[in-house]
Amino acid sequence: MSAPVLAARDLEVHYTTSDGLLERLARRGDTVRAVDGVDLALEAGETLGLVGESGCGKSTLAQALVGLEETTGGTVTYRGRTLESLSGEDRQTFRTDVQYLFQNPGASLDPRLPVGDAVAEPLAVHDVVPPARRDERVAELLELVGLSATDANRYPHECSGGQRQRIAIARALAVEPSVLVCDEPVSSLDAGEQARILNLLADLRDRLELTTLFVSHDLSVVDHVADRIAVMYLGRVVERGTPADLFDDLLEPEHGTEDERGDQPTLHPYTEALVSAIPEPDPLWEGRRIVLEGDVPSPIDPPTGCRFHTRCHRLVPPDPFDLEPAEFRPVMTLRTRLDRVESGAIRGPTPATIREALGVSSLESGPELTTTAIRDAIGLPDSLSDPAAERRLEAALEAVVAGDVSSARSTLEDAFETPCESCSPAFRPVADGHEIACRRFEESRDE
Ligand SMILES: Nc1ncnc2c1ncn2[C@@H]1O[C@H](COP(=O)(O)OP(=O)(O)OP(=O)(O)O)[C@@H](O)[C@H]1O
Repeated sequence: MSAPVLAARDLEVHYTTSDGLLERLARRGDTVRAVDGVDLALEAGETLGLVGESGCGKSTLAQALVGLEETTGGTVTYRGRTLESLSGEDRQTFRTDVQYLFQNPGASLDPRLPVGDAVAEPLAVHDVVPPARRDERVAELLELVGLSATDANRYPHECSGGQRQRIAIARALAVEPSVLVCDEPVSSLDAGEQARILNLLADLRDRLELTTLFVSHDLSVVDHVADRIAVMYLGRVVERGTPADLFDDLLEPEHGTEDERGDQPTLHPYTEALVSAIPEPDPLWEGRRIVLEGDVPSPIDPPTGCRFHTRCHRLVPPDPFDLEPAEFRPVMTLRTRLDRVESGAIRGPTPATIREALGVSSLESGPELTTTAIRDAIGLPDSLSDPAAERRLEAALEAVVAGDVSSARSTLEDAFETPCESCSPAFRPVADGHEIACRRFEESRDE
């Protein structure tokens, strides 16, 4: 089997945020773990979709794969060779063979250059066709992307967003690449333009037999174009599979609701939440939308173990207790919110900051903070089903009411440590070509 066209192995891209030169020299500042240990392969001829929420590291990963972003760990290979080892002619081949289509097409176009000159530029830089044939080739390229030869005389500001993206595509194709990396190519366009550009890209991919990495925050867009999908969360890939692997379990009506199936879908819980959020055209669909707890944590201080554990609705409960995931989730939510009180994300602890962090409104619960008010705000049951767990929880809640957040945190931390926070899940195949990095599907490896 031939090597993947592009591959990342244990890839890291960490940024150091520092305001001034002195800080930079002293290497002070926070480390943003934008990409933090990613393995991914783009095989010849395929379209690989890379999805995840804004800020999860998709663009950084895509740019590192094409050599536009400096890596801080791991390797990137192009047809089996690391990018650093490419030099001379090989480096030149890589630079033309792999083209990058940016999110904002306007930004990559010089406003002073007419469209024809913009498309001719890469032809001249890489000496792709002799000067005498350049105008003819520019006209061909413009027609290839659905523009006309006469558009060569227009300026970028005279073109619509969709037309500018077509010009950017023509520029990328000018050097006859075999790999196209499309980074959110339609996110800045209106719905009609989005569909037209997506169709154009799919058509060009088929006609020119392009290998494509398609980056998008929109799972339904990726579903339409990709042969395989990689789902990214907070700097890591958590699931890889085909669109059918990701969508059929949850969206196909014949599979029934989760209750009817009596089991859980074979998906990473994060993917499950993303899929459940896709507007469903079938009015008979009875699946439930999963609303995740809180926001995406900061890549400066990502959660330990599985990065998704602070928001996961399928957390593995701690061993000593006999708890259902659904009743354990709010216990973890309480822990996460108390952590925020102490970590300074919300300044505190004062009675007001404790209330704010826990979401306890004094209008609804009265001026006195009570354990019942906290249970209501967090969604904790009146009593956990395991009496031993309930005793520990109640002790922590009483400490919060007494204003002793620190003691409440350590009680909760001691009693309710989930394996999801202590172990980083490795990928485990759940079907042919379908892999998930989640504690529920694997033997964990310790961090
Ligand atoms: N040059 C930089 N310096 C510091 N942090 C950065 C830099 N570039 C990106 N980041 C941070 O790295 C993280 C990942 O950013 P990235 O743009 O790769 O995410 P994304 O998934 O592509 O999001 P979006 O779709 O919004 O572009 C974010 O937290 C972002 O703020």
